[in-house]
Amino acid sequence: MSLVVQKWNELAEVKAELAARDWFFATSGNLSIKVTNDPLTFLVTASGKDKRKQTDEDFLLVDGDGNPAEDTHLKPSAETLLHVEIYRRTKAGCVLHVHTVDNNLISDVYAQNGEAVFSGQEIIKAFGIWEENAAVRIPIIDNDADIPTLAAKFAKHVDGDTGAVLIHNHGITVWGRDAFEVKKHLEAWEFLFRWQVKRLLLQRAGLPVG
Ligand SMILES: CSCCC(=O)C(=O)COP(=O)(O)O
Ligand SMILES: [Zn+2]
Repeated sequence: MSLVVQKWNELAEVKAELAARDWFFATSGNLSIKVTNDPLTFLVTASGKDKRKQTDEDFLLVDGDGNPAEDTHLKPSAETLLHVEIYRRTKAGCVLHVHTVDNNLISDVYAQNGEAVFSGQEIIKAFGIWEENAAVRIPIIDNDADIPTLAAKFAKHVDGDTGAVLIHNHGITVWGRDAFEVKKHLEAWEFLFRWQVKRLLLQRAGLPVG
């Protein structure tokens, strides 16, 4: 099996799992997986598709600038430049971007702080952090309609092989060394978002949550 086919299957499996979670509302979301380092190439979802569907046109191979590396009628994701920033700056192997109601709510509630911070949750161990009372923080950036501008703002927060950024009232972009790691981190972030949204509502209702 060629490397591209191998990577295609890996990304298709992650895509199917995120679809089963119903994290691809209204064609939103984009995913990518690195294929080669030198030159940089990666498979990225084709723009505007229903990512819940599995087809032979789900992904296309792009180069280090995010342009198609082969002849195709498919258009790379409109947000491919964000994936480019990650692969150029880190050793990440996979990038996932989803829009969920909870990630949008958290991005809005904490937009003024420029970040959301979570602590006191066992699931934080999914990030490889095992200390007692550890805290994790995720930056929140403005959602700029101009993708090169958005990508430049986003790039300021790309400083490790794993990481995540919330885009205000838009969604989360998470990256990791491989598909397993990034999916685990995405699920952990979404757990924390859902937990916090419910917690805020319970607090509002006067119920005794910590
Ligand atoms: C309908 S969602 C608006 C575009 C977006 O934010 C997204 O994640 C999907 O865009 P793509 O070009 O990757 O399909
Ligand atoms: Zn998006």
